[in-house]
Amino acid sequence: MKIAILPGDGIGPEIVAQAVRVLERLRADGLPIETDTAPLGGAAYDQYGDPYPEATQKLVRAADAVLLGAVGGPQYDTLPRDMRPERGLLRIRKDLNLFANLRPAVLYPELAGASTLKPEVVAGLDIMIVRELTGDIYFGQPRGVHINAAGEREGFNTMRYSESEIRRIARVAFGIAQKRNRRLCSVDKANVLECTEFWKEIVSDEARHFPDVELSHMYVDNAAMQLVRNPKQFDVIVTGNIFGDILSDEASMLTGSIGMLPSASLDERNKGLYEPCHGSAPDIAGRNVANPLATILSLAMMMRYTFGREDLARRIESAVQAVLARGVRTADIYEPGSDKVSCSGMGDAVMAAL
Ligand SMILES: NC(=O)C1=CN([C@@H]2O[C@H](COP(=O)(O)OP(=O)(O)OC[C@H]3O[C@@H](n4cnc5c(N)ncnc54)[C@H](O)[C@@H]3O)[C@@H](O)[C@H]2O)C=CC1
Ligand SMILES: CC(C)CC(=O)C(=O)O
Ligand SMILES: [Mg+2]
Repeated sequence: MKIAILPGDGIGPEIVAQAVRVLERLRADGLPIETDTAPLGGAAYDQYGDPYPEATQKLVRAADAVLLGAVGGPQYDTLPRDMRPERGLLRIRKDLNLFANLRPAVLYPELAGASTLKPEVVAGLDIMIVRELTGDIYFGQPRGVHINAAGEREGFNTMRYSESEIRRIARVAFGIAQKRNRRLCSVDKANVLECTEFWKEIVSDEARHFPDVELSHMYVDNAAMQLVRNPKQFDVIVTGNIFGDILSDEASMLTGSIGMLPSASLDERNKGLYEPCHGSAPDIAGRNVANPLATILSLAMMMRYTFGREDLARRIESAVQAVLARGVRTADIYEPGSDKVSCSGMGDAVMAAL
């Protein structure tokens, strides 16, 4: 199990350090884990003048799986775009062909009180958001800022999906729906955007190969509303890169905190990059207060999807559940009466539960 560790920026190194403790525990139990660390994002720019330098490229291409913290920070926001930390993340996703981003929004019952919705609305919540990750407006050309015909500056990006890109993410989503409750909702903006009307057409066509899955369609604005009105109507959601980015941050709050949402970004053969859905949280970086559970749960997803070790995934998830059941909480999920701990304190609790 060759695992590349990319701590990244902001809270990245703090949360990844707690997940690495879990990995070390698994190695001590006899798992053949080899790890190596490299910079990505701002840390890589600082060291190499490139947010995705060659040393990191070499390491992640040779690895079976990658564990990432997060990238970015305000100190990098004035750099040329190609030098920015976020561009490093987009490049690694493209380089490794990580087109399928799985973002499970699962409510641990112990956190029902931390959800922004009423406990009865979220009890038992378990949604899988399947976000396409290497296309859409994040990658479409042309892009930039230019002087338009009227002599005014104008910014533009291009929403673009090829048929094969839509088909492959649709197949992943239908496959996941088959293993769950056989319901798939495709989210688009087909009433306005040609690109997403095409998306809808192709997803509908792929449905022919999955007759046991009930496919529905919803406009993204309605989906955003339905997620906070009645989220349990959804089982698996499939959508493009930008809608998936936004809807998954929204869904995270149903589970108590963005600090609870893990993710897997997979290629065709389940080589994967695993990272929490949140960013580098510069507002709390360096204070040892971030919630490391999304990163630890991302490690569970790595065991499940890349290494096929459902047993180890469940072991990690059970440890997290046990810690929550004991009332241990970082600041973001704190409720009066619970036991408030730091980022490393949460790591201690998970290690004890493991
Ligand atoms: N995958 C990645 O590496 C991502 C990177 N970013 C980058 O991160 C930087 C900050 O972006 P923001 O928009 O502020 O989003 P963010 O997700 O970093 O933070 C949003 C809010 O959630 C809180 N938060 C995030 N993770 C948390 C955790 N584990 N525990 C407790 N609280 C947590 C933060 O303190 C902040 O108040 C930017 O440079 C952005 O581009 C943003 C999203 C994803
Ligand atoms: C390139 C990123 C910062 C995108 C993002 O917000 C995410 O993947 O969640
Ligand atoms: Mg995001």
